[in-house]
Amino acid sequence: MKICCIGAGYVGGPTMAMIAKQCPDISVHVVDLNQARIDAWNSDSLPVYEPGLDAVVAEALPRNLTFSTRVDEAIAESDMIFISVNTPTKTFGVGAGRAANLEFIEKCARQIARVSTGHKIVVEKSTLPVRTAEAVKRILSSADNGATFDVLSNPEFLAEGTAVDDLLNPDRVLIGGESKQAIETLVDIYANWIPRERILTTNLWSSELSKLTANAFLAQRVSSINAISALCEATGADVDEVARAIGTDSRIGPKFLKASVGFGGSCFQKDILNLVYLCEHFGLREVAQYWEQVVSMNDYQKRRFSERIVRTMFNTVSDKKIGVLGFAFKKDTNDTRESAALYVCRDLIRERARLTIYDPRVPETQIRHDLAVACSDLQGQISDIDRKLIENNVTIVHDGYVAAEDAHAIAVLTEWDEFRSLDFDRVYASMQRPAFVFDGRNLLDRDKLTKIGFEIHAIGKSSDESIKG
Ligand SMILES: NC(=O)C1=CN([C@@H]2O[C@H](COP(=O)(O)OP(=O)(O)OC[C@H]3O[C@@H](n4cnc5c(N)ncnc54)[C@H](O)[C@@H]3O)[C@@H](O)[C@H]2O)C=CC1
Ligand SMILES: O=C(O)[C@H]1O[C@H](OP(=O)(O)OP(=O)(O)OC[C@H]2O[C@@H](n3ccc(=O)[nH]c3=O)[C@H](O)[C@@H]2O)[C@H](O)[C@@H](O)[C@@H]1O
Repeated sequence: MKICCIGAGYVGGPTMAMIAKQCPDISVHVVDLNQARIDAWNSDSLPVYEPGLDAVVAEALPRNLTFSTRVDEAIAESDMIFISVNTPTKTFGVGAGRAANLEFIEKCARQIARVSTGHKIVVEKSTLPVRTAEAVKRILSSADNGATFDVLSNPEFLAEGTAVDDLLNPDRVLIGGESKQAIETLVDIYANWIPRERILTTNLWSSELSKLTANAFLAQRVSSINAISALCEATGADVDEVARAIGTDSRIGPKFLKASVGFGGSCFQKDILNLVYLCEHFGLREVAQYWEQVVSMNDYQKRRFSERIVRTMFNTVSDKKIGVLGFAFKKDTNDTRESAALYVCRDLIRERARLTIYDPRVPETQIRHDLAVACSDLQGQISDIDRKLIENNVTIVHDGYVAAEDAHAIAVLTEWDEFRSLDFDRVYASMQRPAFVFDGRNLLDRDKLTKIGFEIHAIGKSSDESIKG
């Protein structure tokens, strides 16, 4: 059997590498328009940082896994074609800022229709608005060379940083479709390593909607605990204690209750906004408002954090040095899309702070590019002032100690393990006084740092300043 996947990104690459690893008899061809990305997949330095991924790719490449830009060829040769291209939020036209931009999906469907002969199974791997398969089917049915198609929805639930484990041992695999035979073909692939009872099959629309719903529920939990973190700071309750107290209720459960500077990543916000747009489209105004609040709460949480930094540091951070620890949207990934760090840094830059940023996996070019985008409007325009501030007031360093040196404050924005094991006596000795720490991840040992002499402000933990405030 031959399969191909259009899109060699954070999902297409790892997912296909895992299928190739687990199914040596299936030939897997991953294609992308982005030559640099394909070159990286074929090199020792993969474009996606994921613990354990190197070994998975190395085992399958070149045995039965190929990365190339030969999209037409891969489609023509395959029995099954996964579409795993990006589906970002639209930035223009109708639905701008909410609806999913389905341009890339539609282009793939048209290309598949143009190139295919015989019968193919087309699998939606990208996260899509419910009923997208209808459009995909219509486009495919316009194929004029006799090709026929079945369309399946097989959304991906992996989380970055744990992608290999998630793919190896998923809670479930979801497959939606109309043709029993097509569904069985895909079930058989996953059944090579996943117990059949964990492979759920549904109709197309349930599958498409379940993906958006799962992300909405997950993000809602983060926004819920973050909302409570604000109340904790005002009242003297401790958000970690509250999370533990409620999480031991088996109906609530302990996962996804870690208060933070805000959720990030390429999908939570995009998928909820997409859900909101769909609800509005179907006239469900109250439902739309309900889910939109999850995103508003997240924006509030990010803003609240940078405002707390400014307020605590005597209402000005102008010309003060702030060491920023972490830029990725969570630990164990090099992905910065929608990272809370982007927005906190942007706010601090605009307050004229001098930032020294360290992230173990995100390169300088990426950080500078992201900051420019975070300071730009929807049309991609950045003001001269913002550009100059990024140029002159932001330094990227390669070590947490250098980031903290001579700083008035440090801000932990990603929960990388290595930040926890910094020698904080050394950090303290190198900083200005008072030495502020703003822990956006509740990562550091508060008591230990306080004993050293730091003034620590953590999410959902009151400090004298905030209780009085
Ligand atoms: N990043 C994640 O952890 C997860 C993402 N998803 C969903 O999976 C989809 C893909 O996400 P990512 O892999 O993160 O995106 P990505 O942006 O990392 O990768 C998408 C790739 O598709 C390529 N592409 C776009 N149009 C193409 C075309 N016509 N022909 C060939 N290549 C084309 C792009 O060049 C890019 O390399 C999205 O819908 C996302 O919502 C789902 C679960 C997890
Ligand atoms: O569709 C997607 O893209 C994926 O989105 C999330 O995965 P991911 O965004 O990679 O990472 P998460 O672990 O879900 O974290 C998302 C954000 O929430 C934050 N978070 C998470 C959990 C928590 O308790 N607190 C918290 O602040 C993280 O720091 C991160 O910024 C989902 O967990 C995946 O199931 C889904 O496939």
